[in-house]
Amino acid sequence: MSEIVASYLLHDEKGNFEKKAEGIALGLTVGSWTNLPQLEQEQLRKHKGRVVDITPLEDCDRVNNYLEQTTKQAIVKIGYPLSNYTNDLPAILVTVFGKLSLDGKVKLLDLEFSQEALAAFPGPRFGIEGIREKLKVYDRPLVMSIFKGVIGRDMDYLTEQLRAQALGGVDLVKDDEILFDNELTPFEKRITEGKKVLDEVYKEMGHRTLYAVNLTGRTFDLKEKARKAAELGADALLFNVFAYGLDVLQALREDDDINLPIMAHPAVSGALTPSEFHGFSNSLLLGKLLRLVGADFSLFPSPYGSVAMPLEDTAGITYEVTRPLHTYKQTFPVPSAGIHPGMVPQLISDFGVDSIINAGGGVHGHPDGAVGGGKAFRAAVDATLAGQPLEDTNDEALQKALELWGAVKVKG
Ligand SMILES: CSCCC(=O)C(=O)COP(=O)(O)O
Ligand SMILES: [Mg+2]
Repeated sequence: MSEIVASYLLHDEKGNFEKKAEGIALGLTVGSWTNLPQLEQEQLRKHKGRVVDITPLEDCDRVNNYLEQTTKQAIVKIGYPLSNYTNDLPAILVTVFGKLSLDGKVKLLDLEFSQEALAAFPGPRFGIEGIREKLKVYDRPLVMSIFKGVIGRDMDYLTEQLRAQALGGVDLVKDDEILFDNELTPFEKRITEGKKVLDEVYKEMGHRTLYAVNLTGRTFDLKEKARKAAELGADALLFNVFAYGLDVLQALREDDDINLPIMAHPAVSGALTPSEFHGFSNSLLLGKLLRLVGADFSLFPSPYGSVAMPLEDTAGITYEVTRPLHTYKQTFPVPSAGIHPGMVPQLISDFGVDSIINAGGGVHGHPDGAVGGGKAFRAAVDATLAGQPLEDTNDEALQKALELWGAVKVKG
C-alpha cells in the first residue's frame, strides 16, 4: 500500500506515546471506526493510518510556570494511505497536519513520500545546473546582492543602484521582498529598464548579472503577471511563497508560459517554524517542500548573520534541497541576512561551492558603495577557493570591507 509517512516530535508529561500515536493514526484518517458494524470496519481498515515507529528520546527539563518539570518526548512516525487524499500539497498537509497542528505539542519534522507520491510534484525547472548554465559560472559559489532603500525612489535611482551592483561583479540581484508594485518603479518597468542596464554592463565588462523581480499582488493575478514578466524578458522571479502558500508556487512552476527560475523568499515562514514544540521543521518547509513544488532557490537566514537560524536547521535545508531525490533538479541554498565579505570562508565551509552568498547591507554599506561591495565579495570567494586567508589578499575592496566588518574565524 502506497503511503506518505509523517514524522512528528511529540512532547507529553506522562509519555503515553503509544496511545497518542494510535489516536493520530485513527483520528486523522477514519476517525472512530471501532463502534461500526464489522463490514464497515473492514471497508475502513484500508484507509486507517498506520503507526510505523515510536522512538522515545531523552526526557527534557523545562521551566514551566516557575516550576521545573520533566517532559517526555518521542519521535512518532505515522503512515497515511495515498488513497485517502488527492496528490496535492494542500490535501496532504491537511491530512498529516491539519487539525493535529492545533492539538497540543506536536511538531511536524519530516514527510517521506513514496515514488508514486513524488511523481505528482515537478521539482525545480532550472535548478542549480540550469542557473549555472544561464550565467556560465560552474565552479564557485554565486554572489547575489539585494536592492536596498528603493521604496519611494524612482526608476533612475533604481537603475543606478542596479548598475552599481552589476559593476561590482555580482551574479544576481534581487528585489527586496518588501518592494511591491508601485507607481514610481512599476513591475514591468523594473523588468524592461533593468534588462537594458544589465545588457549595457554585459557589453562593457562581459559580465552577466541576472535580476530577480518581485512577483507580488493578489493570488489570482499572479500567473498573468508572471507570464507578462516572461514575455518582457525577465530573468527570474522573487516570490514571497509563505505569504501565498506552497501550492501557488507549484502552479507558477508548472505553467510553461512562465518558464522562469523562481526564488523563494522565507518571509513569514518564521511564524511557522522556530518553536521546538509546534509548527514545521525548517528542513521540511524551506528544504524538501520548497524543492518539491519547484523553487530554484531557497533563501533562509544564515547561522551567523543578523537574523540567525540554528546551524543544524540550515544544514538540514541544504541537505534536503541538494541530495538525490526522485528525478528532481537541485535547488540552490541561499544563506542570507547580515552577511558581509568576512563571512565568506565560513559560508563556503558550511554550504559548499553549490550555494549562493546573498547580501544587501554587506554590499551597499561598503566604503566604496555597491561597486566596492560586490568586488569585495567576489575577491573573498576567489581567495577562499584558492586557500588564501582573506587578510593576506591585496584586493583593495576586500581589505576595506575587512577593516569595516572584520573577518570571521572559521569554525568546524
Ligand atoms: C531573511 S533571509 C532574506 C534576505 C533578505 O531578503 C535581506 O533583505 C537581507 O538583507 P541584509 O541587508 O541583511 O543582507
Ligand atoms: Mg530583504
